[in-house]
Amino acid sequence: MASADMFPSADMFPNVSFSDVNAAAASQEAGGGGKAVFGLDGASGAARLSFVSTGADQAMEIYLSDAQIFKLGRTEWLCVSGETEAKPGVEEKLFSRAIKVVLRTEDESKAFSLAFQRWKQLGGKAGEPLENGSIMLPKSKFDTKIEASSAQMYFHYYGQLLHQQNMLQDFVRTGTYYAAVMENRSDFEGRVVVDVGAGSGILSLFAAQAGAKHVYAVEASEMVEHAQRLISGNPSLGQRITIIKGKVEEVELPEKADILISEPMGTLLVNERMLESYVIARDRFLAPGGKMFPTTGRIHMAPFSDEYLYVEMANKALFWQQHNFFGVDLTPLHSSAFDGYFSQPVVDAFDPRLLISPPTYHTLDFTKMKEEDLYEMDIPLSFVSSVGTRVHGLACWFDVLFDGSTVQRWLTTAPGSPTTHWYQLRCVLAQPLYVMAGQEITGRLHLVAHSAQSYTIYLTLSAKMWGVGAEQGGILQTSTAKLELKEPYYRLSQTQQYIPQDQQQPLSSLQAQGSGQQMQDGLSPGITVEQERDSAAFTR
Ligand SMILES: C[S@@+](CC[C@H](N)C(=O)[O-])C[C@H]1O[C@@H](n2cnc3c(N)ncnc32)[C@H](O)[C@@H]1O
Repeated sequence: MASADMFPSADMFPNVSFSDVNAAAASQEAGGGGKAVFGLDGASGAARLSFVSTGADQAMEIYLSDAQIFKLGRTEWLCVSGETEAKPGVEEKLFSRAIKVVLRTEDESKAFSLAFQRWKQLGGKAGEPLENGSIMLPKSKFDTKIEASSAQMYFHYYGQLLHQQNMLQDFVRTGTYYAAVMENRSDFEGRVVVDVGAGSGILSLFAAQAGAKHVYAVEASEMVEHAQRLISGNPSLGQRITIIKGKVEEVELPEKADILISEPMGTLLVNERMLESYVIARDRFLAPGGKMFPTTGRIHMAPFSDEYLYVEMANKALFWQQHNFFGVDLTPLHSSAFDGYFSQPVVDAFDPRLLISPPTYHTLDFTKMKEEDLYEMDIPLSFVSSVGTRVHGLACWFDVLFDGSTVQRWLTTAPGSPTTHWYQLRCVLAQPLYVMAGQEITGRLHLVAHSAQSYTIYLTLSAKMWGVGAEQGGILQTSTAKLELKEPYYRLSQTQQYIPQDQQQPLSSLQAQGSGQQMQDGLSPGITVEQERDSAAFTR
């Protein structure tokens, strides 16, 4: 796991006066009072020094790789950088920029000069060659944890309007966000808002509709260009929205926020690992006592019995039981194929009557939790079966709470509730358990984050001793599974027909029917044809 101290956080000098010496020669108005911030450029990783005026109406920056600092007085410095400017049809031209900085005290002045030297050494231009090799750029928290190839695919996906549309068209999702914001106007009116992972900018526009003073919409993908156009096309709202391209782990904002709004939820709540970015944004941008929309999230879990699903999955591997496939015996690969199918969590909308016990849940408090809490979660499980049946695995879904000052609103993805594009998730056991009504089922769900922006799921379910001797608490039977959350089986083309436990056919007769599929064709309620088609490619 990455340590929290592996990369530098930005150095800030909150009370400086600064002026652009070149511009000041032409106009006395250049410059002002504000803050100076040393940090890394989100796109190139190059170290830079940014100046932002108190009213955020002026900003200047210089890159430190080719900058120098000269002492003018006790608390006065001159920062000079050489820069290049490329104009269409004109050769690159070099010019220098000089910014005069005045600190408040001698101590601050010394700290400023030390920070300048430190960041100059840390940064440099991305990939700039040195005599003894290439500069090792300090990575942001995001880049340290996440493989570059995964991040590239991820932001490419979200850079496409069709995928933003898919989310916008999930009426349960978008409608609940809209209601949560509008019902809690007092949390937005006159407030500074940060939209964490703004995508198309829809939540920023909702916040502006609710009267936000200013919204900073931070988005790392190329979607920012579309978002900018959407915001410009809604000028009465857009004039209070600033779009900032970059990762929330890397960008600097000119002021603290009163409230964060975001939609960072993936399959099983945690897929995509964007909740970590949401928590980092809280620590970087939210003023003390500020609000978060959503505020908390819960992962719900219950054991289920679904003979049809089990047989469908087991039958997928039957192909590898052929002894004579064009003269080749495929059976040596059967058990690997079987394990492969059962390592895929199943994403679909199932009937809640397949659950055999009331669910339990695990709460994530976005306002208090540490980012590191999301690296690994070990959730103990304990249920009592309400029927005698075969347990085929663990069903999971999530909800999030918008804890507004006026109204508390939940967005749920529960089975039986109007379907969302997240559907529900089921971890299927290759070896089902047999339980009697009243028998206790225990176990654990262990989620371990990995660098491809997802999780490995380790599931253990055990049937406890039942009837005579139950008080000894022994385990009768245990089944385990290892699943990859990043590679789910999207089982969405059919809505499942519910068949009561006592009418389900025994396994042997299902196997005799080949695929064992007895599903009705049709769409999940609340989901459009488009979403059904797109869902196969959906990575959420
Ligand atoms: C689930 S989408 C939500 C988009 C939009 N807020 C909405 O509700 O329709 C998440 C967005 O966050 C962006 N994102 C994810 N991680 C990010 C990060 N670390 N920094 C900035 N943007 C990020 C993605 O590119 C994507 O557009």
